[in-house]
Amino acid sequence: MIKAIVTDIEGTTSSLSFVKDILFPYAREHLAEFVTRYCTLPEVKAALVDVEQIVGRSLSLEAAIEQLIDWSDQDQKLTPLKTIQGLIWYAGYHQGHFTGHLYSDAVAGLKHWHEQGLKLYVYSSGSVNAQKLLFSHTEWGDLTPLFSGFFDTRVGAKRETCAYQAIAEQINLPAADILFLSDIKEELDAAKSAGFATYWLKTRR
Ligand SMILES: CSCCC(=O)C(=O)COP(=O)(O)O
Ligand SMILES: [Mg+2]
Repeated sequence: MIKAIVTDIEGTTSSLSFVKDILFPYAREHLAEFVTRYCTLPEVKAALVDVEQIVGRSLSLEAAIEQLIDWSDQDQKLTPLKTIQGLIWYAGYHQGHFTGHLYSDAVAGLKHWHEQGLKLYVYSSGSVNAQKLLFSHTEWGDLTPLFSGFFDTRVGAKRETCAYQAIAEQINLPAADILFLSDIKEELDAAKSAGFATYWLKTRR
C-alpha cells in the first residue's frame, strides 16, 4: 500500500515555462554579479570548489562563472549550478519578482493526500533551498508544511536508480510503498528499477 508520495517539480507540480522562462533566465542574468560579490560566502565558495572538481582543474573566478553560465545554457542538472541558482532566486522571491508556480490541481492533490495521512516529499534537481523557496512563495501561501522532506541532486541524479534507493532508505519505507511522480520517463524508469510505484504526468507548459 502506498504510504508516501515523492514528487518532481518542473513539469509535474509546476510548469516547464515557469522554470525555463522565468527562474533560469533570472539566475543567468544575475549569476556573474552574484558569484563575484559573494564568492567568499561559504556556500558559494564550496560550490566553486565543486565546479573545479567536475571540470578536473583549477579555474579563475571568471572561468568558473563562464562554466556555470555554460551549464545553465545547457540546462545541466549539476549540484554547484543548482546551489547557486537557488541562492540567486532567494532575492527574486523575497523582492517579489516572481512567486512559485504550481498547478491548482497539483495543490489540491497535495493537500488531499496530506489530509489522508500520506507522507509527501519533493525530489527535484533544483536545490533543497530552491524547492523550499518555491513552495513557500505561492499564491496559496506557504505550502512547505505539507512536506515531510526534500531531496535534491546531493542524493544522486534523477535518472539513476541508486538515488531512489537512497531516498527510500532516508524515508525509511520499503520502495514498494512509495509512489514517484514525474514528467520524465527516464526518471520514472530509474525509480521503478529501485522498486517504487510510478506515475507519469503529461507535460503541460
Ligand atoms: C526548485 S525549482 C527549480 C527546478 C530546477 O532547477 C530544475 O532543474 C528542474 O528540475 P526538476 O527535477 O524539478 O525537473
Ligand atoms: Mg520534471
